[in-house]
Amino acid sequence: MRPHVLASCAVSLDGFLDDATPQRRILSGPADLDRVDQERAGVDAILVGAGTVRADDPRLLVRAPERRAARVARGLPPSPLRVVLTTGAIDPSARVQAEPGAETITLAGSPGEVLDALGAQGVVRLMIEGGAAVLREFLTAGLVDELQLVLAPQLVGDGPRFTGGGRAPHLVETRTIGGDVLLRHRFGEADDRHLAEACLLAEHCPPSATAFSVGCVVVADDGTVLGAGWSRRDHPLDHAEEGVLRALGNDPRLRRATLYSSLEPCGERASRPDPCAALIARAGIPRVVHAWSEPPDFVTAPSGSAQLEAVGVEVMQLPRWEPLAIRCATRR
Ligand SMILES: NC(=O)C1=CN([C@@H]2O[C@H](COP(=O)(O)OP(=O)(O)OC[C@H]3O[C@@H](n4cnc5c(N)ncnc54)[C@H](OP(=O)(O)O)[C@@H]3O)[C@@H](O)[C@H]2O)C=CC1
Ligand SMILES: Nc1c(N[C@@H]2O[C@H](COP(=O)(O)O)[C@@H](O)[C@H]2O)[nH]c(=O)[nH]c1=O
Repeated sequence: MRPHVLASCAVSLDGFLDDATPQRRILSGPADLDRVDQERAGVDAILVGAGTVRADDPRLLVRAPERRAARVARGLPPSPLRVVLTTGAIDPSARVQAEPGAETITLAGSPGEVLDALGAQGVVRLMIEGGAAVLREFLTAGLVDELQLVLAPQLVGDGPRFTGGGRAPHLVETRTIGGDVLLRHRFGEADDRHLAEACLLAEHCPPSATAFSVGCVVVADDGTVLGAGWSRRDHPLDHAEEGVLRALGNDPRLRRATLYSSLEPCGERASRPDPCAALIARAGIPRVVHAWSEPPDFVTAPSGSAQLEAVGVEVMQLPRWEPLAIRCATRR
């Protein structure tokens, strides 16, 4: 299965990824660089083109010791796999090769072949950090799921430009980070965009030994996101769907909405009277899309989908997102 692809870059107000000098130009402020570090800590591999290695000589490691320790506690290496695209070889003295802290591999091939190769190695979440040619290549091939583009308050005048192509971007979020502005966009069909977002929300769940970590997004028929959340956000026993539906109350738009959940809604609860399938049916939601069928870990015969279908709710599983749902559910 191909990984979920996050492309990340910072651009100046005039659209440049760097200036025209040989020195590396840092565009993001310290708060945004810390956010990028957090994103790095959440992925399995970081990919750049050899041009970025030659120009910037990056290390591509997770910087914060507490983030490295958290990865090790989850059974992961302290920093993600470093992947350099090149048709040749990288200089052995380049920091991405010479500095310890993560394994480094080189790859060549079309974007699809590169993603297939990484998927076969168990990479579920990939972060592409540039540069200009590689971002353009993956965007144009329609193989980027999420783009995090940071606008930095600098005017550079000349240098490599951020350019794209291919599928239409859909705005998910804008966030001010220090003096920078993060624009988060997703690509692809609405079901894929919202379900991938729900899967990633599961990473926010407080850990639990007796319940799954799940993310949920509820979307109106006009595309408006009505609510989003994750397990145990508001209460230690809350399922993701339960918290989101409680916050939405009797919103009439629910009767034409789709509920996206990283995990099949439950059909049985030990700790609460109503399973999520009953809550969804009672809210009048006509459509559910999920990534991962509930395994029989906590109940003997998961039946949420069957219960929903029995009352006329359309239930659809998108298997493409199952590895992402599982990967994000097991983050501690
Ligand atoms: N502001 C930001 O967030 C960022 C800015 N940058 C900037 O971007 C610039 C670098 O961009 P650019 O020069 O376009 O270089 P890239 O980093 O995009 O690398 C391009 C090189 O990658 C290799 N390559 C690309 N695609 C493939 C493929 N499919 N298979 C095999 N090899 C491949 C080739 O290397 P080879 O020639 O060895 O075969 C190619 O020359 C720098 O100025 C850097 O500072 C970079 C990252 C982030
Ligand atoms: N200049 C720039 C970025 N550049 C990216 O960060 C890499 C440097 O990483 P490292 O040396 O390992 O910490 C660099 O090679 C490129 O991929 N990123 C950003 O978020 N904002 C910026 O302004």
